[in-house]
Amino acid sequence: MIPLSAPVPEHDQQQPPVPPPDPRAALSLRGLWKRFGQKIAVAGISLDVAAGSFYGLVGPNGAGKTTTLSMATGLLRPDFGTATVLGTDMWTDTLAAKRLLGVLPDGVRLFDRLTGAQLITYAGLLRGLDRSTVAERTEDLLRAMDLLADRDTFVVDYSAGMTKKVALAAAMIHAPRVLVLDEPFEAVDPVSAANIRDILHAYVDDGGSVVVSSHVMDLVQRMCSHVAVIAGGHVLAAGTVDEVRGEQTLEDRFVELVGGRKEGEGLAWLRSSSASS
Ligand SMILES: Nc1ncnc2c1ncn2[C@@H]1O[C@H](COP(=O)(O)OP(=O)(O)OP(=O)(O)O)[C@@H](O)[C@H]1O
Repeated sequence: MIPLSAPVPEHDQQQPPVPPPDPRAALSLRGLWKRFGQKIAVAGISLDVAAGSFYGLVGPNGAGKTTTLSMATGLLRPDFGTATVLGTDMWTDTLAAKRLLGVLPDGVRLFDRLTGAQLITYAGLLRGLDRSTVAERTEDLLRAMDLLADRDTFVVDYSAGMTKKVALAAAMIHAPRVLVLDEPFEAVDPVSAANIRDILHAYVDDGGSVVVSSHVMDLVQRMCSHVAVIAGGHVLAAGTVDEVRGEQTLEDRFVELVGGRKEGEGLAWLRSSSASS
């Protein structure tokens, strides 16, 4: 159980106090912490995702993106801190908060002995929709994700990109107010990715809010209204995409903020391998 006024962890006592969550924000994170053994994966992350925004979360491998999104969506209990969805606390009013959310988690474990159509149908029924609505929306989603031809194929036999798309469809069937998508375009072909982007833009235009994590800076720059750069479990920069990138591309700004480019010789033995074998 997370205390309502989350205590400040010892490591964070020099930090200024965090303001209360924003009840109007699609997602309001305050002082989220998570430690796995000796590893501090998330070190006091606070972020507001304004309702109606298309928000990108970027950061290097191991930055803490998935851990943050898991705590924000009720999949992983924080050590400290709070997460609210449109003013509803994820960890004290979990069911109500989850009703507002559609989630595509990283490394999804799906019921893959169901067909694509069955999996989406199952998600809709689980969300309490009636059968005719579920049937109608399942058809719409299969068509939108270009999965109609494979509707009766078992998900276990889907490719990585098809699996991502069917999981995305399952996350959207109850028309949630907020979509949180961990790497939604990973392994998805360019045509399907463009279709999914259109769907997400239309969803935002109609008042929905989207949070996506991605490693593809160009995509985030073109697609998102806002972005947060995370590294080492901290937020390095957050704001509109234009505020964060300034005069640079988002990719250049990202590299500048995060560092880690390796200069010099690199793997010299690899370049000389043809000579020694
Ligand atoms: N269940 C776990 N047990 C131990 N360590 C974990 C666990 N989950 C995450 N970590 C560690 O926490 C840190 C943050 O991981 P996380 O998956 O949140 O990063 P990420 O930003 O999503 O990375 P990527 O871009 O590579 O997916 C990493 O150092 C990772 O090894």
